[in-house]
Amino acid sequence: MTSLRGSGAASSVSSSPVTGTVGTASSEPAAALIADRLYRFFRTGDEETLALRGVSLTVAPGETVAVVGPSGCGKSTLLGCLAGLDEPDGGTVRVGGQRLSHRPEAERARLRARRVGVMLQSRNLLPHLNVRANIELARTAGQTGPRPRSGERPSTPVGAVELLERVGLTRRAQAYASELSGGELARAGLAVALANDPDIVLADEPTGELDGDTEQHVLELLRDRAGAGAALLVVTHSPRVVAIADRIIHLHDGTVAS
Ligand SMILES: Nc1ncnc2c1ncn2[C@@H]1O[C@H](COP(=O)(O)OP(=O)(O)OP(=O)(O)O)[C@@H](O)[C@H]1O
Repeated sequence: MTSLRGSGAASSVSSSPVTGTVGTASSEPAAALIADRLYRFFRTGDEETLALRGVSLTVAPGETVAVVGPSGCGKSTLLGCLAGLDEPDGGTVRVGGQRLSHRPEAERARLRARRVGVMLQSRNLLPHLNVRANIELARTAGQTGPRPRSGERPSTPVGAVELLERVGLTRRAQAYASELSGGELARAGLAVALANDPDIVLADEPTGELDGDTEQHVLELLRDRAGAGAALLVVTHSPRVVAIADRIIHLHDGTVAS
C-alpha cells in the first residue's frame, strides 16, 4: 500500500499522536478540523475496497470547504471519519486541537456532541422524537460537561424555538421524521446539526433533494454559521453549494486530487 499525501494542507501541522494535541506553524491560524493521512478499508466477502487512501485536509475557523468527486470516491466515508461516526483504519482526525479518532465510541460521541454539528444524507433525526425534541436533545447533549477548551465558542447557543423559526419549521415542531417532506427533513436535520452551536459543521449533501428556494435557505443558514466562526465542510454535487465555498477539495478514488 502506498501512503499518499492528500491535499498537502496538513503539511503545516505538527502533531502528537500520543497526546492528541496539535500545534501549527506560528504564522498559520489554528485549524478547527484536521485530517492527517486517513485510510479506510472495507471488506465485503472476498472484495476489499480502499475507500480512503491517505487523505489529509484542514479547515480553518470561519472557512467553508466543499468536497466534490464522483460517486464512490469516498466522500461519505471521509465525512463519517471526520465526524467520529466511523473510525479510520489509519491516520488521525482532530477537532479544535483534540484527537477525535482512535478513541472509544462514547468519547467520540461526547466530543462530537460538544463541538461538531453533523448533517447526514440519511438525515439525523431520531424517529421516535418530534422535531423540537430532536433539537432539544442535540442542545442538551452539547451542553453536558465542560467544553474541551474554554473561551472558543463563536457565539451563544440558539434556542430550539429560534432554530425552528430559522429553518422555517415552527409549524412542524411537533411532527416526526416520518411525517416530514424531503425538504422539511433536510431543514430539520440542519436545525439538529446547528443545535449544539458547533465549532465545526459537517454536512453530507445538505441540499440534495431540495428545490431552489429551500436550497438557498439552507445555504444561508450554513453561511451564517460560518460567519459566526464555524468551520464548514460540505460534501456536495451542487454547483450552488460549491459557489459559496472558500475552497474546493476534489476527491478521486479515495485521494485528494491535486
Ligand atoms: N460499509 C461499507 N462496506 C463496504 N464498502 C463500503 C462501505 N461504505 C462505503 N463502501 C465503499 O467505499 C467506497 C466509497 O464509498 P462512499 O460512500 O464514501 O462514496 P461517495 O463518494 O460518498 O459516493 P456517493 O457520491 O455515491 O454518495 C465505495 O466503493 C463504496 O462501495
